[in-house]
Amino acid sequence: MSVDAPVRRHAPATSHLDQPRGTHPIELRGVRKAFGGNAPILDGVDLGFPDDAITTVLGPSGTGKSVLLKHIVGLLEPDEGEVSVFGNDIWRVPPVERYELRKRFGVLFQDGALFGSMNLYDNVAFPLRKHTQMSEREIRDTVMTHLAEVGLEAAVDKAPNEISGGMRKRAGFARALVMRPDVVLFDEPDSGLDPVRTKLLCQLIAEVHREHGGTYIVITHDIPSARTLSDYVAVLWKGKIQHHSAADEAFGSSDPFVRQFLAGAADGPLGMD
Ligand SMILES: Nc1ncnc2c1ncn2[C@@H]1O[C@H](COP(=O)(O)OP(=O)(O)OP(=O)(O)O)[C@@H](O)[C@H]1O
Repeated sequence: MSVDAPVRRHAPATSHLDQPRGTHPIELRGVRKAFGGNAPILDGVDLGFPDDAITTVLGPSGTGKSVLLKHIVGLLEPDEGEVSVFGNDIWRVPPVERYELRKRFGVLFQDGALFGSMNLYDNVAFPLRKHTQMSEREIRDTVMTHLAEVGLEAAVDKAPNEISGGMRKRAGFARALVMRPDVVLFDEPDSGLDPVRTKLLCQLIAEVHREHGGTYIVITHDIPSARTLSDYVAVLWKGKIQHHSAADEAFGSSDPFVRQFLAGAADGPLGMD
């Protein structure tokens, strides 16, 4: 498949919020967030992330994609609105329940967020040792399965600083998967990678999703990555979701902003600021 080939596969019927509450594993309703008296970064975000689909949240630099991701994982509390995780408003449940809900998430951070003092094996084993009662033998089977899944079974003894950026991301992906999460979030999986490595990582993400299913949420401004991965595309700009649809509809959109952004064109409503 070429980098700009059409989007990859079926999309479930809808991801919109005009359905009963709790339809989607993750739902943001009217989420508003401002910092220090400044204009809101999120200004009434409504967005549902369906099960068994990959949703890409796209938007120009500095629009608040990372702020949105931090709301989804419960690292930031909205000023207004609700972040619903499996039907629970995560800021209205007791902290112990919020902690349990967070265990259903896997997150791949930009640099893999590996512990520099541990080899890849111990990095991937870390969540299992911290959160489960598994024996070391069970941990070994699980860790090796996931390292093999991302093509790193021969690098288990390497430290993060002995491997490439792409390998670090794959190791971070293995660690994100090891607790069998229902939701996996990717913060700019393309960052720091050349186009070929980005493409290979996106194909790996799509393959693993096909294998395991679940709700995958990808935050990026890389259009080729979005084309490779997305079942759904949401475009964030000026604090709101400007467009949200199945990916093929987004890439065929006649909306001037969506067209300009997805084509990476200089002409259109999107300027330098
Ligand atoms: N904790 C915070 N306190 C104050 N301002 C913040 C905080 N977190 C984010 N911001 C501001 O919110 C805005 C959006 O930042 P964010 O990192 O979410 O953008 P982004 O869309 O992810 O950008 P990029 O694509 O360049 O990574 C920025 O102006 C940033 O300075």
